[in-house]
Formats: sequence, structure tokens, C-alpha cells
Amino acid sequence: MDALGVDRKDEAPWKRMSPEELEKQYLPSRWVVRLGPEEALRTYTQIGIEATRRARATRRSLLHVPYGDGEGEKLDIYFPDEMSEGLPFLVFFHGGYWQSGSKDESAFMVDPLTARGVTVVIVAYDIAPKGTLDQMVDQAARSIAFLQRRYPSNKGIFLCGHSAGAHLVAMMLLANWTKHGVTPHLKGFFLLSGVYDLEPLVYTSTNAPLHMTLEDARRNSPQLLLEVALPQPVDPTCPMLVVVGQHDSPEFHRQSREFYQTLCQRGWKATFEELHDVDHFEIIENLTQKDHALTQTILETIFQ
Ligand SMILES: Nc1ccccc1C(=O)C[C@H](N)C(=O)O
Repeated sequence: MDALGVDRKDEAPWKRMSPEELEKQYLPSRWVVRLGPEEALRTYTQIGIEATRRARATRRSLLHVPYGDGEGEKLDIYFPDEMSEGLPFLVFFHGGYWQSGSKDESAFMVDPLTARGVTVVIVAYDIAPKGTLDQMVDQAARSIAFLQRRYPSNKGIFLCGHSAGAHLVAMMLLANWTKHGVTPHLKGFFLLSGVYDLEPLVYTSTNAPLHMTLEDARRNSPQLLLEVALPQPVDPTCPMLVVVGQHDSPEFHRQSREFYQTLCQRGWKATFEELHDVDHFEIIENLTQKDHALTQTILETIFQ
């Protein structure tokens, strides 16, 4: 038994990997087949910058809105043409292993979603080394509480996260909304190529700027926490979509599949999708396209 009282037999496949293999499993850029690792990361950043430039040039927006007192606690809101506060919101948390990326290069899905009447919010949080995992999880919850307070007549808040951002979104299933003074009207979760058990990362180079101890990792692992958690306040009929790319690593596949299974066991209406011929970066780059299958699935979920 570990500190959380979970009887975790030493069966996790990553525990049998060499340090080199574990390192590779947790570097998504190494599994991209269409491009080299550096080029894949560069392309992802370029597409994010271009989508953000376009969103800011074409959509009505409120940029750098503070959701807290901290310098980094800002979010961007992009509105559809139709002006109404009674609209669905999609709130996006970017990836980058909690140490890279920003809201200013992450407005991927703004154009196709605002065109269909969704208000899209891109949240900034204090990445490492400035922020710790605990602080980033708290910032995610505070940004959502802020939006619920500011737009109380919203038609539902849908959370979407990519990679490390999917981890932050998954942690919202465990948020103590009483502490935040408001219960957000959460209506759906889109978890794209996420990590839900942070323990293996403690033994990789990704942890260098994060400085996670094993305890930090466990305290911030929704996979572990949900296995032992009490019934959650999030509505059991709330749709949860767990998505992984075909060209994500085997460890990323395992993490998504196991998290999906845990969500189902906890009684949530989860679905699991492996996107054919898609890698860790395309999964989010594709959301700039209105006709892409995942963009359509997200819109259908929001408007079902
Ligand atoms: N920049 C990112 C943005 C989103 C998601 C992952 C990354 C990564 O860089 C992961 C890791 N450093 C990699 O080389 O695959």
C-alpha cells in the first residue's frame, strides 16, 4: 500500500523500462512520423501563433483578462459574432509539459468554434520554473470559477486540454468548488493526448524544471486520485472524451486508456477515441480546421 492507500502492484509497464526507453516514451516529438522532432515542435508553435494572430484579427475578444492577482493569471476570451452571454463556453488549457507554451500561441480552435456560436477562452497559467504543479492546478480551478462568476448565464462550460493541459482539465474533476465559492456549470470534458499518472515523469528529464517529488506527482495524478475518490460533484451524464493519436507513444496510449477506464468505473459517460494517422501535435493543430473530425465531434458534443 502506498500513501494514498492504493494497493499498486508493481505491474506498471514503465517500471520495467530502461531509463532511455522511459525517456523516449515521454517525449511525444520522438514519435512523430511525418517530421523530425525539432520540426514537429516548430510546426506546432507556428500553427498556434498563426491561429492566434488570426483569432485576434478577426474575432471580437477580451485579451489578458486577469482571473487572479498573479502576473501570469490572465485569460483571453474570443466571442462569436452573435452577442449573448447565454452561450456555451469552451475553455482551453495548452500543453508543453507545464514548462512551455502560452495562451498567446494556443488559440487553435477559436476560428471554427466561434463561427458556430461558442465563446472560446484560452487560459494562461504559471509554467515551471515559476509555477509548481499544485499552483497550476489551483490556477486552472480559479480561472474556471472566475468565468462562471463573470458569465453566470452561460449555457455550459466545456473544458478542453492538450497534453499537460489535459492533465490540468482532468484535475478539475477533483476540484473543491466550495473553496472557490462557486460551482461552475461544467458540461463536458475534452482530454486530448494527456498524461494522468505523473509518477513515471519523475524519472525523466521532463521533471528537471518541475522538481516534482514522488509525493507531488501522486498528489497531482488524477489517475490515482480518482481510483480512491468519493463520488464526484461533476454530473455523471457529463460527456467526457478521452482522445489519443495513433502516433502517440505506447505509454501515452496506456495512460489515456487507463484513465478512460477509470472514468467509466466511476460512473461517468466517457468515450475513448484513437485518431487514425494523427500524432501528438496534429491532434491539436487539426482543431484549426472546421471540417476535421475532432472539431466536428467537439461541436456535436457541445450542441447535442
Ligand atoms: N512543446 C510541447 C507542446 C505541447 C506538447 C508537448 C510539447 C513538448 O515539447 C513535449 C516534449 N518536450 C517533446 O519533445 O515531445
